[in-house]
Amino acid sequence: MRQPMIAPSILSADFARLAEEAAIVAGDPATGDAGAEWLHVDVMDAHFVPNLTLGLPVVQSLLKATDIPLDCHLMIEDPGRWAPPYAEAGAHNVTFHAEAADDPVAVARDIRAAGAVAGLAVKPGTPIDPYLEVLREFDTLLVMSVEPGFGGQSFIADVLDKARAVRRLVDSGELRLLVEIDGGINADTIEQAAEAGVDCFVAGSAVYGAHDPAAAVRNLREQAAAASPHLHLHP
Ligand SMILES: O=C(CO)[C@@H](O)[C@H](O)COP(=O)(O)O
Ligand SMILES: [Fe+2]
Repeated sequence: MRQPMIAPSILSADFARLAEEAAIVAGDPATGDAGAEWLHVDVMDAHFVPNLTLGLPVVQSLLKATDIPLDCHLMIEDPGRWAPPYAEAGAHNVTFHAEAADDPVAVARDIRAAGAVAGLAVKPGTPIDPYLEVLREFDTLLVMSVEPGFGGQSFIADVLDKARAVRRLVDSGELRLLVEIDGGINADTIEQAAEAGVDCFVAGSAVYGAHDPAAAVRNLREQAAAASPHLHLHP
């Protein structure tokens, strides 16, 4: 039985108040609100993508400021050099782009050896078939449903074929990983992603642009669970 996971992206949060923005989606044990499963951190280097966000020092500070596992999405060149330090710092999940890596397996092994979960991200136009063998070395596949670089873009539904293909391989036992989707996820799009077999839903503007981000997390999770017979709110 799978549970839908929600990973709010702090790209849409207020960068001057990151600790507070993390706390807003962290849940509240007093009310029984479990909060977001992961906090998605978009690292952009202005080379792999035409935007610049934050890097390792901010991630190190966030790790001290929140208990939510950090899901670091590295949109950077040369992940072999820059990804392992995020794992060493204590990030839960370090995801880098297939298009940026000469040897994705070596990078995944370094990330895992440093104690983190290794994720492979693919842009909307990148086919998944050439990476199916490589995915044995990964814990998550991040299917991008917008061109990487900016929040608030429209969902590209065509990428769901990749999620469906990998879901089938996971369900048949040929692969063992979580399927994550990133870009344009909101109340209008999360159900089709859930139906396609996605486990983890990144949502930036739909969470931090909402009047009540914590409620947005709860609502998205409930929508995902209702849309797929394979997703349940409780284990
Ligand atoms: O990696 C990225 C963009 O490159 C994403 O994580 C976005 O930050 C998601 O934002 P929304 O599309 O949900 O607003
Ligand atoms: Fe992202």
